[in-house]
This record gives sequence, structure tokens and C-alpha cells, in this order.
Amino acid sequence: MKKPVLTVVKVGGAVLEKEDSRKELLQKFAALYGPKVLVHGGGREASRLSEELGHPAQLIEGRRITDDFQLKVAVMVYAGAVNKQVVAELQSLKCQAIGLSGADGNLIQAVKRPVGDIDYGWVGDIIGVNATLLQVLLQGGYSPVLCALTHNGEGNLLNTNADTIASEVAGSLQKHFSVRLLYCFEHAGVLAKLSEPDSLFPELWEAELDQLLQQKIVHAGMKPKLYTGFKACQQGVEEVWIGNQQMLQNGPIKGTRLRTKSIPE
Ligand SMILES: Nc1ncnc2c1ncn2[C@@H]1O[C@H](COP(=O)(O)OP(=O)(O)O)[C@@H](O)[C@H]1O
Ligand SMILES: CC(=O)N[C@@H](CCC(=O)OP(=O)(O)O)C(=O)O
Repeated sequence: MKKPVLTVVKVGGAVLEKEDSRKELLQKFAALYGPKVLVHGGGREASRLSEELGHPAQLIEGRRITDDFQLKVAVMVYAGAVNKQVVAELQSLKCQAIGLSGADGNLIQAVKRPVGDIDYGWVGDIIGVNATLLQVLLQGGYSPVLCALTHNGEGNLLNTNADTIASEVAGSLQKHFSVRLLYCFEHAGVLAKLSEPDSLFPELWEAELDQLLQQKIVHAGMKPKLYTGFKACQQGVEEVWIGNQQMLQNGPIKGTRLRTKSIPE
């Protein structure tokens, strides 16, 4: 039997922080047909708030060093200010959005990242997603809006990269849905040269990634998108795209499509 199409959209801090781009994105999200999930970041807003509070954040390879103070900031910004604003704006667009962290309904379980060369503090690596809860909400006509927080089941919230959450959530739902995962940011997709929008890669194969990293064509925040995007492909997510909010439409998508070797059924 053909599985229904589900769209998982990930949106990051750059699109969210500007009112114009956020509103455009949310309008397009609200207009998408079928079941849908929105996963949002907000890293830039968290960095701004910690700076204002006199404790500038430190990021290594795009991951925030999350001490007790930075965790409080992350909870205030991700589960609070950003999540509730996004939900309120979606409700104004008649989209039945419901905002959740990974602790709500035991939605996303994680373990605190072990201390290696770097101590990331309260950063979580995902070990499970409550896909049943997501299905119940989707069947009830709700659009879950998920922030970048998970929990460890022992009373601790953990900060988890929103690209990773989007990938794991998409992967957990692929048994029941034909999932399209759209990473939405400020560029048209993966570019050969950041200053040249026309240098878009329409598709990228996983086997090409090492070379792009070596040539430094891919760097910074694009790395987690590609690592987690290819992981979603491996987990059976039907389509994975990276691009801007123009991707959020019901017809053909323009952006960078990620591709990996097909896996046996
Ligand atoms: N080849 C590339 N094509 C497009 N963007 C790239 C590329 N390599 C690195 N980037 C950078 O990745 C950034 C996106 O990562 P990030 O800021 O973490 O996204 P998000 O908005 O989802 O938080 C872009 O702003 C861009 O500077
Ligand atoms: C562990 C970790 O780094 N978590 C991220 C979560 C937010 C995020 O991913 O936000 P963007 O999508 O806007 O980058 C952070 O605190 O920056």
C-alpha cells in the first residue's frame, strides 16, 4: 500500500530571526498539503541573549558548549521565546500547530554526550524518538513544532542540534509515511561558491562529501546538515533537500537533493 506523504521542515536561526523571512516561511509551511512537522533552531538568538547577559556562548564545529547557564538560555530561547512565537504565528495562519520539546510526552530521548577531547556539557545525543506520539498528533490534524531540546529521562534537559532532531524525527516516521525532509536556510542550497547563488549543486551524492570537505566547499553549519541529511537518506527517508523557503511548496522542489546508495528493503 502506498504510504501517505509527510513533510518534515527544519528551519534555522538565520531565517527565523528576521521577521520577513520568518513570516514567509511560516505562511509557506501553513499552506503545505498533508501531515507536516516543523523543527526549529534558534542558535543565533541564543548566542545573542547570552552575549547580552554577559556570558558569550562558545561553539565548536557548530555545537554549543552548554554549561548550566547556557542550558538555561537554550531552554528560554528554544522551548520558550522561539517555539511559542512560531506556534502563535502558525495558529494565526489557521495551522493547528502544537509546540513541544523532546521532554514533552517523552518525545525525544537522549544521552549526555560523553566527555572526550571536548566537554560539551548539557548536549544530548539522541537514542530514541516517540514516533507513536507524533503519529497520534498527526492523525489528529496537529502539526508538531519541535525545538532543539531533548531529555535523558533523569530530569535533565539536553541541548541537541536541530538538524539532528529533524533527521532522527524524519527517520523514525519513515515506516508509516513517505517522508520528505527539507532543511531550510538562507541560501538556495549547497553552493560551490557562497557568493554565487547560481553555483547550486542540484544534487549531491554521499560519496562526494569527503572531497567537498577537503576542498572546503562545505564548512561550518553546512556540515551537520549534510551528515544528518545523508543519515536520514540511509534510514529510508524518501527525499532529503537543502535549500531556502522557496522549497516549501506543493509542486517540484528546487534546491540540493541529497542522494545515497539505495538500501535493501
Ligand atoms: N557549500 C555551502 N553552501 C551553502 N552554505 C554553506 C556552504 N558551506 C558552508 N555554508 C554555511 O552554512 C551556513 C548554514 O549553517 P547554519 O548557519 O548552521 O544554518 P541554520 O540557519 O540552519 O542554523 C550558511 O550560512 C553558510 O555560511
Ligand atoms: C548542541 C547544539 O549546538 N545545539 C544547537 C541547537 C539550536 C540549533 O541547532 O539552532 P540552529 O538550527 O539555528 O543552528 C545550539 O545550541 O546552537
